[in-house]
Amino acid sequence: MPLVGIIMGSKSDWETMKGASDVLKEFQVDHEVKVVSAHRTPDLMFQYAKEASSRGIEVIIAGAGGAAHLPGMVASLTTLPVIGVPVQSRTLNGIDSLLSIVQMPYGVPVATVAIGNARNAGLLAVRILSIKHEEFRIKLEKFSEEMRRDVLNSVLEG
Ligand SMILES: Nc1c(C(=O)O)ncn1[C@@H]1O[C@H](COP(=O)(O)O)[C@@H](O)[C@H]1O
Repeated sequence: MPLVGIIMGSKSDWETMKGASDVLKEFQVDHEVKVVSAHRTPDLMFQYAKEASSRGIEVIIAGAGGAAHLPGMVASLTTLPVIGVPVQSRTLNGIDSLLSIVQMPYGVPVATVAIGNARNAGLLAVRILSIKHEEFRIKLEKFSEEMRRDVLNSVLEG
């Protein structure tokens, strides 16, 4: 049963959103990936957000670009934590996506990662899951230690 739902406004977002799925695979987190759009498929978005919790989903990662309403609208329909990924847009470089996702009104929070940084969304989802699932906390500690060692072992030629 998937613990994380990765959704995105369009299949054109997949190149970015794949980063979240890759991280979840690395941490062996069961997850699902779907295209759901607040604009183009509002009924599906409503159903997805309403049913996610009862299907066993514990965290939703939602990516969208431009007028990126999907993460906020999903957050308004569920009490699950929603992590928003601003997808880089062609015309405004993702500033539009970022502001659409991050500027939520009080009461409906969306945890927003940097433009295009779906990998961090995956990692944040693992951190949230680790509160309840001990195995992910252990993997996160190993991950942080490896990152620390990589930095300490950096050799620069100059
Ligand atoms: N922002 C949204 C929503 C939404 O927020 O519901 N649905 C689609 N889109 C975005 O439109 C962009 C262009 O989509 P197309 O490439 O399909 O034209 C995508 O980045 C998508 O996330």
